[in-house]
Amino acid sequence: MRKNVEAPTKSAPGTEASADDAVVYKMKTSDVCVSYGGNLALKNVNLNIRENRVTALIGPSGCGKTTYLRCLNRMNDLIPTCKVEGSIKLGEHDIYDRNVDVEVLRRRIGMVFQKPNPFPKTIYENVAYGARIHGLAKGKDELDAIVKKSLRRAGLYDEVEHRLDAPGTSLSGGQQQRLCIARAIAIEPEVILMDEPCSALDPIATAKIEELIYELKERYTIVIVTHSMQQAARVSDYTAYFHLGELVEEGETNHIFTAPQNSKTEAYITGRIG
Ligand SMILES: Nc1ncnc2c1ncn2[C@@H]1O[C@H](COP(=O)(O)OP(=O)(O)OP(=O)(O)O)[C@@H](O)[C@H]1O
Repeated sequence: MRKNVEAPTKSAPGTEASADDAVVYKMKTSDVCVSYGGNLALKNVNLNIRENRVTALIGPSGCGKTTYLRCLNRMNDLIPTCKVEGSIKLGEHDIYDRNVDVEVLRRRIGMVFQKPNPFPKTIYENVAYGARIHGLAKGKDELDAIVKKSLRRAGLYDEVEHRLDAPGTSLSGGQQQRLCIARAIAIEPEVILMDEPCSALDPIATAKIEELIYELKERYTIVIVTHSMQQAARVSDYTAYFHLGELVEEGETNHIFTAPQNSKTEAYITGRIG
């Protein structure tokens, strides 16, 4: 696919000093408005998602983070009252174009949810299932290799290699979340969306997932919704701050947390609003 290389659009003047000489945008969203049954939840959001980087979406409860995330792989299609307007592109292609096969799109843009949700199947099957239905393996050996590779990339293989036939639900919460990440990886997505992936986990399991996110960005573009500013600061390269359905500010995480340009962002990161 042709890559989209251009200078980053920074909302905040004075924050341009960047480690990235050339930024490659994996997804571009322009004038995105979303409403539920006529109630506006997102207003004219313009945000570009950088390839092989982690972008964190932060902001007070109800500001529209999850709504925005779910636009990126058309999960909002599943909500009958939800109307999405504007343009959302993966590479050069509008994902809301009527010719888009949503199943294929969700293979390219995978999702990990707040609560680990393994299928009621074995550990092996949880990972193999998607690869099999998408025809990614020619035979058992190839499928085994995909399962092994995905579990390794999700940092889980060593813990489960001798019990691949055990139910996915027999794992701890943190292991289940890594299993869900392995399941997402197995179908070779380009983008992984994570909706508060650590909110149900203890600090040790959270630390493992955060380390994993850091490693995964070498291969994947990651967008994460988090309520934890510490987590956003630890795992993300870019941060977008939402407030009452609007994107207030976005830029390099370091800049957003140390020199926010907008008073609302500053109030949020200093704990004055939340
Ligand atoms: N399925 C839905 N039906 C109707 N309104 C919804 C639905 N989902 C979200 N909303 C509304 O859209 C707005 C944005 O919600 P959203 O869940 O995207 O916010 P959020 O920033 O992710 O919140 P939180 O941090 O609490 O998860 C809120 O006013 C919410 O009530």
